[in-house]
Parts: sequence; C-alpha cells; structure tokens
Amino acid sequence: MKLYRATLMHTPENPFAVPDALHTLDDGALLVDEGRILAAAPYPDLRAAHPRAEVVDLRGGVLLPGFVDTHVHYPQVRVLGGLGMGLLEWLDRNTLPEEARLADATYAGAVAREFLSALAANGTTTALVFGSHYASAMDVFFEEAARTGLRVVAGQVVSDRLLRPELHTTPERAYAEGRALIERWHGTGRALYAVTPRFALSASEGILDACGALMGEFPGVRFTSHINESPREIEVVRGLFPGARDYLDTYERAGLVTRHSVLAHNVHPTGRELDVMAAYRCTAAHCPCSNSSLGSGLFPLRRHLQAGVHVSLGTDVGGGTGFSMLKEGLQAYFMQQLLGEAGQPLAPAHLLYLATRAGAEALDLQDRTGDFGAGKAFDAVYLRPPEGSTLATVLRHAEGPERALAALFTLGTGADVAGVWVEGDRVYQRPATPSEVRV
Ligand SMILES: O=c1[nH]c(=O)c2nc[nH]c2[nH]1
Ligand SMILES: [Zn+2]
Repeated sequence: MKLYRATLMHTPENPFAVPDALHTLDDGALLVDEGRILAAAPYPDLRAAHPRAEVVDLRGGVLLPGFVDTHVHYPQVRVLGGLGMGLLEWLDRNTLPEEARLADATYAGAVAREFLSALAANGTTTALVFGSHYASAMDVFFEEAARTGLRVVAGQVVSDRLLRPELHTTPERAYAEGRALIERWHGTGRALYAVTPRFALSASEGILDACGALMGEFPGVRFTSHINESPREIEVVRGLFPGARDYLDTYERAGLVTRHSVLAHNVHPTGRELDVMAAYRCTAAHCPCSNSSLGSGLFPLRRHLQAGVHVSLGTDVGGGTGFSMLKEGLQAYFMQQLLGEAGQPLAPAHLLYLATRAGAEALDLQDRTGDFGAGKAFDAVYLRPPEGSTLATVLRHAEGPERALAALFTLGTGADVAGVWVEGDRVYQRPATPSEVRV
C-alpha cells in the first residue's frame, strides 16, 4: 500500500453541467493498492489511518489524473511541423508519403517507440490512436504499447480510394485483417481496438460496410474517424456520397455512429449532425492546435454543448503541433475567446476536465480512469516545474488552486512532467538534473 502525497486536482464531475466540479487538496494524498485508488483525502487523515503505508512524497508540484488524448496519429510523429498547408495538400505532400513507409515493420517499430515515448513524456496515460494502414505495423504498435504500459485504444486505418495506391485496401481485406487484429489485441492487457476508416473521402460504401460488420460482431470495440474538418473536404465528400444527407450520414448508414464512436474535428457540423451525435451519445474530439495549424476553422464548442454532444480533446499529431494536452487545453481556450459572442467561456476546471475525464468518458473508460475517485486506476501525471522556471514562480505566488491550474495550462510544457503512472506502474520519469531531488 502506498500514499502519494501531493497537491491534488481533478474533475470527477463535468464542469459544463455542475458548479464546483474542480476538486483540489492542497496537502492531499492518494491511498493506492495494487494500482487502484482506495481513497483521496487530506494527507494527515490518510497518514493517521494508514501509519504503515509507504509515503511517496510529491510535494512541490501538482498531481493530476493522467491525460487522455482522444485523437493522435501514430505514423505521423516524424512529420510534425508541416506548416503552410490546408488539410488535403498537407495529406498529399507531408503525411501520406511517410505513412507509406510503415509498410516496413522495422521502420514502423522505430516510429511506434518514438510515438509512445512522446505520449508518456507528456503525461498522456490513455490515447485513442489512429493507426497505420498496414496490419503488420499495428501488430508492432500493440507490442510496443504493451511494453510501455500505456492504455491505448487503436486500430488499423482503412481506405480504398483517393490516397496513394499503396495505402489502399479492399473491403474484404479490411474486414479480414481487422478481425484478426481484434482477436489478437482487443482486451489484451491495457489495449482495446478501434475500427478506423480514415475518412469518408477515402472510403467507399463497401469499406464502411465492412467496418460496420466488424462493429456489429465485436460489440466492445470502439470506432473512430474524421468528420467535417475542412470546407473543401466536406465538398468532396458531398460529391462522393450524393445520397447522403450530410457527412455524418456516410458513417451513420453503415452503423458506425454509436456510444463508442469518437469523431475527430467536426468544425463545420450541421444542426442535424449535432442532434444525431447527441442521440447516439458519441463524441466529437476537438483538436484545436490542428485546426489552427491547418486553418480548418474555429470549433463551435457552444453549439456542441447546447445540442448535448459530448466533447473531448485530441492533439491530432501530426496535423497538430505536438503531444502536450496542456497546450491543447490552452489553444481550446484561445479559440473560444476568438469566437467572441459565439464562444464558450472556459475556466481552468473545463480545461482539466476536457484533458482528462472527458476523454475517459469518450472511450467509455470513466469507471477505470480520468479522475482520482476511489476504485479508479492510479493513472496520474506529476507536474513539477524546474526551479527557476517562470511556471515555478507563478505557482509559488498563485492565489488559490484555480489560478495554479490556469498557470499550468498557460505555461506548462513537457519539461514540467516529472513522473507518470498507469495503474500504479511508473511509465515515465523525468531524467534528474543535478539540482533536483528525484521523486
Ligand atoms: O487531421 C487530419 N489528419 C489526418 O491524417 C487525416 N486523414 C484524413 N483526414 C485527416 N485529418
Ligand atoms: Zn487526425
């Protein structure tokens, strides 16, 4: 049994729905046994009740639930930084040539290791990962993910048109390879499988039906894809599916919109699409850095919330700008500010919720991770800025927990991540500098 002593912050409830959803304990502790949280309470109380528990002293920083990134592409880590292009040009010139290189499983293994270590080093403990077009690259990915201990929900990406020929498959092959991968990896260790057509633009009705068949046969499997990202993309999809009511309908008619569906972007939704997403209780994964970088548009968060659509956050590496969910939270805040009257004001509690618990809910993992409630896994990120940094100064002078949390989102980076745990296993520890006490 261990006691993790720290300043604790988490959002066990949804701050868009209830006031005072941010729970904080200044000198708090988590009682953890075999990777599970038994209690969160003031340190002196837990210490008195459990005098023999080993204490892990994390004072001097803040312990948050591990981040949940609900949209991030494993094959794109090496092509981050492709600035100056809109979505379709960026795919053609920057991204798809790299994705084709993952046909080589040795290359894919190296990319998977780079990708997974970047997730952990940024405090992400659970990720919905857009995979590779190659089944061999997915086997390598799941093997490497199991080695790191991270929670991943991931799947082979399937497409059968309008990309590069070497990235195309057929409905029959997509079904057969998907089935074999699900049988091998879904529910193995901390991994789950997500059926993943790239987007309606690169998917025929036949391949979407093959995805629907997999979803029907394996009810626990998740679904993810892209939707309504850029105006030009939406126009092309309209031309490709003349019978569809809108972009969502291309997925809906194949049975792909469910409680277990996470649709990335949705920057330009219609009212009908929002109503249908709310009715199915599926999620829109908002990727603000990607939307800014690719010039996709300003995400209408308020319209989503008013329609009752669940929203989570994603980094969208490599359309995004890196693995930091802190940066993503800050960018989400900026974009709502820029929307003026149409924007949704975001407080620090909203940013924390979007980066943690909202993602767990999107993946239907809210009973396992996303906050520090009793019974949850000890999935956590310890943020401790280096001495002398601006963030350390601001935290020392912060007037209350909300201001401290706002400072973490405003100034925090990967350099402030000092330790990360999944189910009590340490998956990342910042290399010690001479002036620093090891935690
Ligand atoms: O942001 C995005 N990244 C991608 O890789 C992609 N593929 C289709 N649509 C996409 N959008
Ligand atoms: Zn994406």
